[in-house]
Parts: sequence; structure tokens; C-alpha cells
Amino acid sequence: MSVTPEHVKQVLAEADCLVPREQVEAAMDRMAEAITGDLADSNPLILCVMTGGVVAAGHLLTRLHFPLQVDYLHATRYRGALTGGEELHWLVKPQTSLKDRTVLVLDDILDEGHTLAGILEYCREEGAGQVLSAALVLKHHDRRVPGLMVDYLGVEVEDRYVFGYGMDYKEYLRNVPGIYAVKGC
Ligand SMILES: O=P(O)(O)OC[C@H]1O[C@H](OP(=O)(O)OP(=O)(O)O)[C@H](O)[C@@H]1O
Ligand SMILES: Nc1nc2[nH]cnc2c(=O)[nH]1
Repeated sequence: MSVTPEHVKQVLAEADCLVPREQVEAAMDRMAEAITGDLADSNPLILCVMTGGVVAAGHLLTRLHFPLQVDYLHATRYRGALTGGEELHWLVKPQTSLKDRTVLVLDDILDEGHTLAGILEYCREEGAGQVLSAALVLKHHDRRVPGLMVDYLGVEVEDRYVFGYGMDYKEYLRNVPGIYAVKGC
């Protein structure tokens, strides 16, 4: 069944706000401060994970006041669905060389972690000097890839399907300024 704008409006109207905009912005301030403290002198390459990471990247980048470069990659395992298979589909790889660079991978959410694990492995294989990661949201559960955690984290949410600040509901609602959980999910 295709998703209609009316359905999307209803999902938003019925959703539970888990983290309001002000709290997300405050979390972004804290992340930027920590990243600045660690990376200000390392000429880092920030890799935005499309599509979900684009909103977090936009907000975070304007808070980083030091020399850095930005590139993006597109790797997905959900492809618009609410659950994903284990296989990671690479749609676009970074065009900038990662060799000997300090790389910061930036995504919207760390859930089970297969996406981030695959991306980190790729960065190391490409010869990055240091590979760090950041996510705006961490989902609280025990299904994560063992031992995987981001270096910089915004907020933690309960184990529900969330959208907003880049995260989609069936490819919609990425533009919602708050983190919401779909009713019943
Ligand atoms: O930790 P995981 O369980 O692997 O899930 C996290 C990933 O899932 C989402 O991407 P998705 O594949 O849905 O693509 P999108 O960014 O286009 O929404 C999100 O943006 C993360 O990249
Ligand atoms: N939009 C969205 N994408 C995800 N990818 C993994 N978990 C989630 C989630 O809860 N919401």
C-alpha cells in the first residue's frame, strides 16, 4: 500500500514526542563541544550517512568552528521499511580519499548497529588513520552488534520506531523538529 500525505499527517498527529526540539538542540550543543575538544586540530573528514544523517549533519556542522571537510556516503539496510535485513546496501561511497585521515562518521541513529559496523569496517579498509563515529540517537535495547558504541552520542530513546530530525517514517517525516515514536510501534 502506498503512503499518502493524509496517512503521514495522521501518524504525526498520533505519535508520542520522546525528545522535544529544545532537548535535541541542547544535545547537539554537547556533541559539538565534545567533538571540538577532540578533533579541532586534526583536520577531520566528516562523513554524513545519507539519508538519515543529513539533518544531524546540518545542525552539527554549523556548531563546529575549526577546519574540516565534509563528504557523504549512502549505505542502507532498511530501504524505507520499518525493519531491516542484515545486509548493507552500498548506494554511494565517499569520493574523498580516507587514507591517513581522521574520519568522523555521522548518522542519525544507532539501533542494532549493522549499518555503522559495516561503515566503520569500510573506513578502516580504506586506510583511515583514525575512525570515530557519532549518532544523534541511541536506541535502548540489547540487540546491538556486540561491543559497538559511538564515540559521540546525542540522546537515548526507548525501544520504539522513531522519526524526526532526519529519521523517516516510510521515507516521510524526516523534517519533523523533534524525536517522535510511531503509535503502537
Ligand atoms: O543500527 P541499525 O539497526 O543498522 O540502523 C541504523 C540505520 O538505519 C537508518 O538507515 P536506513 O537504512 O533506514 O536508511 P535512511 O538513512 O535512508 O533512513 C539510520 O539512518 C541508520 O543509518
Ligand atoms: N527512522 C528510523 N530508522 C531507523 N533505523 C533503525 N532504527 C530506526 C528507527 O527507529 N527509525
